[in-house]
This record gives sequence, structure tokens and C-alpha cells, in this order.
Amino acid sequence: MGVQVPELQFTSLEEIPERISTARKAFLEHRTRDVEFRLVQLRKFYWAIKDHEEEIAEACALDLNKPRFEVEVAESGWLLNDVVFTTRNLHNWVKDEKAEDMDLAFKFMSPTIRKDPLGCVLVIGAFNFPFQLTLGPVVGAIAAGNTVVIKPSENAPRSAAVMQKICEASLDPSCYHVIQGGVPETQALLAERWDKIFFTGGANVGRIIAKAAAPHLTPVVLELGGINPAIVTKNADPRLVARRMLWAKLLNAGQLCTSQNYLLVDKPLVTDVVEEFKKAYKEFYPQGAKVSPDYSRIVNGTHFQRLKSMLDNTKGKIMMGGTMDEKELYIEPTVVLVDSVDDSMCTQESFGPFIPILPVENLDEAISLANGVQATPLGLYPFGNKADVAKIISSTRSGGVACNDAALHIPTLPFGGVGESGYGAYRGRSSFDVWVHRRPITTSPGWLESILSIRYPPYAGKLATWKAATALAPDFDRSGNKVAFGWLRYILTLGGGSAQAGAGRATVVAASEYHPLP
Ligand SMILES: NC(=O)c1ccc[n+]([C@@H]2O[C@H](COP(=O)([O-])OP(=O)(O)OC[C@H]3O[C@@H](n4cnc5c(N)ncnc54)[C@H](O)[C@@H]3O)[C@@H](O)[C@H]2O)c1
Ligand SMILES: CC1=C(/C=C/C(C)=C/C=C/C(C)=C/C=C/C=C(C)/C=C/C=C(C)/C=C/C=C(\C)C=O)C(C)(C)CCC1
Repeated sequence: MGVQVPELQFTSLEEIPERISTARKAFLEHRTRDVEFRLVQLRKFYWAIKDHEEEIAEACALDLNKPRFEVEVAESGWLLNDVVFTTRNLHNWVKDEKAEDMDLAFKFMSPTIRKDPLGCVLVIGAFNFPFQLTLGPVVGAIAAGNTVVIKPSENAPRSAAVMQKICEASLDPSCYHVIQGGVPETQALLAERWDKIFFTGGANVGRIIAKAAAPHLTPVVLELGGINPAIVTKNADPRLVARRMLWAKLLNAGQLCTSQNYLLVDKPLVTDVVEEFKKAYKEFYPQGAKVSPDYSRIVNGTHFQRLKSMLDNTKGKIMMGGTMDEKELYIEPTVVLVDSVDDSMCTQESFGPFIPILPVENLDEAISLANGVQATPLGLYPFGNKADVAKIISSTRSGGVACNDAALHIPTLPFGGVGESGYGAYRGRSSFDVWVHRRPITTSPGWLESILSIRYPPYAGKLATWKAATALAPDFDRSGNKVAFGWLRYILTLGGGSAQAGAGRATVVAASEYHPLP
């Protein structure tokens, strides 16, 4: 350690519109259209992240007391891999796609899908994994050819300052801008028109973002939190449950949007699960979490007080942990046995190291409670045998599911919420897809004019030909049942059927309509 980390300086409010207009102008001048330009930006970005790894670690330590291992796995190392993965695949992702499922009649128009950049976009980051969650979406936005304005969270100020340094050291200053600030600066950004806004944070601010975007018809991605359940059936292994669930609450001291908020545990397993939590805690932190270099702190006093009042107000029984130190913003990993989902430990997203356990009679009760607490959380963590897990997945909804695990998300799988946990997904290829418009392009050759002339007035006598050429015949009856061998009948009668059959007819009928141009 010992590297100097810059202080965060807020951007002046007057400067914000000018910076946005520079970014917009750069897009309108097509500077980011060229794929080689994007690749060079990403490659320079990679080396800037690499060159600032010490500062990233120091900033994360100052902001959150984040352990070096977690920084390298989930911040700098995560981003470095993300950039390499993107640069390796970008030539493939940007390629025009041949449109699928096309009727032969339209194949002559060479239908393709172009992946067009959206324009000038805004990324607003969160504090908890500041580098990953702010610059991760930016990697995709650059790859897709957008110009980007980046607003890191002011709640991780040192990380925000280092992000600015990294961006300014590597990225084209006309296309990519970092704006620093809190609520007034974010509101100044939101007053402008964007081609997409990508927000990671809580649902309350998410609503503010969506409202601000609506008058401009700006599409929004909302990566929000969730009151994520873990469901533990009688067939689960208590040791595995405890080790994995505890891990999700040790990472960044539980300030992790994918960590479980509460556990619904089959009654006969509760004692064993609690005992295994104690064993795992002892194993992970033999001297306790407070003196360990491998345990983060709560980000600030406001969040500390919020968490403290959750614990103060619980009617549950503390089974493990429960200590805290406001001066150090330290809260111990804490297991609480509760008797209702209405307990203060379960009614809100803790975003901290709390592990409330609610005993349940059976799996049906667990599913019903989970759906009642929040029907669309960000993550869901079922523990049990194959049949239990299958039943849980098919009776619930969530952004993602990690069976027999906690908080896990493979870095290149699409990641995003559903319903109350947000909308839109990124990571891996989805980080590119989320930032492009799939623009269908067709080209109608001149020689097709005689066939296409069926669309022009006068219409008299043309409808029957049109229908015969284009109508798809159903392969199902009025009761909704699939008709066996329906396709054969349609082909034999030239009455419709599959796309291929329709295409054949279209060509035959259109050819019969052929009249040379006058
Ligand atoms: N789905 C995900 O990927 C993900 C990741 C991390 C965090 N989260 C969620 O984020 C929440 C915690 O993160 P946070 O506290 O940084 O989020 P937050 O909701 O406080 O949002 C932070 C951002 O919003 C801005 N902001 C705050 N109030 C505003 C207002 N009134 N008007 C305009 N802008 C405003 C801040 O300047 C900051 O940039 C948790 O709910 C967590 O679950 C979700
Ligand atoms: C190592 C070898 C192998 C493979 C081993 C495997 C598969 C190990 C897997 C380890 C995992 C899953 C480690 C995960 C660590 C994650 C950390 C520290 C933190 C992540 C935080 C994240 C993503 C935060 C996100 C936050 C969000 C979205 C919101 O708040 C073999 C078996 C292949 C070969 C031998 C060697």
C-alpha cells in the first residue's frame, strides 16, 4: 500500500451541459462508429486499469476497507477480464446478422440486422463494488460505439476519484467524460436528453431516474437491489448452506446486491444450520471478523445507523455475532432467529452482514412466504435435492438463481433484475447487446418491382392472390390442439402450412402475377 489516491472533486454544475454537448457532438461526428477506434479505446483502458491497480486497491480500502483479494477478484481483475473478453469478441458481435425465419419471398431483400450504437449515453454507478459496477457497463457502452458520460457514486469518493484518473489517462476526452458529484450533479445530468441511461442502485433512486428519462423517451436499464430469499429444504446439507450463505455476507460485509436477505429453513434443520454457521465463522475468521484483514466496513454512518436500527428493532434472537463499533463502522456477521417475515430483519433489504433465519413447516410454506415478501427479487438461492430445487424455481420468479449457492453469478452470464429488482441485463455478450439498437436493414432490388407491384393500387383482384401467397395456415384446431399431419394437408392442397411451404406458394403465385413494367 502507501500509494497516493486523489481527493474527489465535484464537477461544477455549469460545466455539466457543456461536457454532455461535447460527448453528443463526438457521437454525431461518428467518431465512435469505427470498430478499430473502439478497440483502441478498450485496449488503452485495459492498460490504464492495470497501471492503477495499486490505487484501485488503496481507494477500495479507504472507502470500504475492502480486502485486497476481493478487490482483485471483483474490481480490477474483474474489469481487466471484461475488457479482454470484449476485445476478443467484438469483431464477431458487431457483424451484421442475417435475419432468421424469413419467408423466401422476403429473402430477395437480403434482410439483415445491424447493431447500431444508441448515441450519447449515461452510466450512474453504485458505491459497493464501485469499479466493477460503474466501469463494467462502460466497457459495453464503448464496445457498442456510444459516447459515454460516467457518474460514479459519491459514496465511494476515493474510488470515484481513481476512476476519473483512469478514464482521463486512457480514453478519448471528446467521447468519454467523468462527471463527479452527488444529488444536484446527478439531477443536472438527468435534466438532459440521453440515448440510454444505465443506473445501478436502489429502487427509490431508480424510480427518480425512470421518471426523469420518461419525457425524453429515453430507455433505461435499472440494476436494482432485492430482498433475496434463500430456501433451505429438509434435504439440504446444513454445512454447505452455512458456509455458502456466510460467504455471501462476508463479501464486502454483505453490501452485495445479490446476497440473500433472509433464509427460510425447514424446521428440523434449523439447529444444525445455526451450529454450522458458528463453525464456518470460526473457520473463516479464527480471531473474529473485527481484527481480520479480510472483512470490510460499512460504507458510511448513515448506512451504519440504518443497519443498527434494523438489529435494534428485531424481535428475533441473536444466535451468532451481534456486536458493532460505530467508530470503525464495523458490524459483525450476525445470525438472528426470527419468527415472522414481518420482523425488521426481513422487511427491507439489509445490504449488510445480517443473516435472519425463519423456520418453516415445509417447502410449500417457504415458497408462499418468499413470493409474499417480494415476488421478483434479484437473486434466489434454493438448497435441497434436485426435485426441491426444480419445484422452487418453477414456483417463483427472480433476476437469477444460484442452486445450492449464494450470491454467485458467472461473470459472462446475462445479469439483471426483473420486476421490482429492475430491468435490462448486461455482462458478457449482453454488455454489448444492451447498448445497441438492432436495426433491420432490407434492400429491395429493382428486378423485384414486377412482383412487388401487387402492393400498388388499383387493388381490385389482388387480395386473393396476396392471401394465397402469404397467409400462414394454422397447424392447430379451435380447441388449441396441434393438428397431426396438418402440414401435409396444406401442402397437398396448396392451402398454407410452414414458412417454406408459404414461400413456395408465394413464389409461384407472384410469378403468375408477373407483368413486365410498362
Ligand atoms: N443490481 C445491481 O447490480 C446492484 C448493484 C449494487 C447495488 N445495488 C443496489 O443499490 C443500492 C445501494 O447502492 P447506492 O446506495 O449506491 O444506491 P443509491 O440508490 O443511493 O444510488 C446512488 C446514485 O444515485 C444518485 N442519487 C441519489 N439520490 C438521488 C436523487 N434524489 N436524484 C438523483 N440521483 C440521486 C447518487 O448520486 C448516486 O450516484 C442497494 O439497494 C443495492 O441492492 C444493485
Ligand atoms: C481454480 C481452479 C478451477 C476452478 C475453480 C472455480 C470454478 C472457482 C470458483 C470460485 C468463485 C466462484 C469465486 C468467486 C469469488 C467472488 C468474489 C470474491 C466476489 C464477487 C463479487 C461480485 C461479483 C459482486 C457483484 C456485486 C453486485 C452485482 C451488486 O452488488 C478449476 C477446477 C477449473 C481447475 C483447477 C483450478
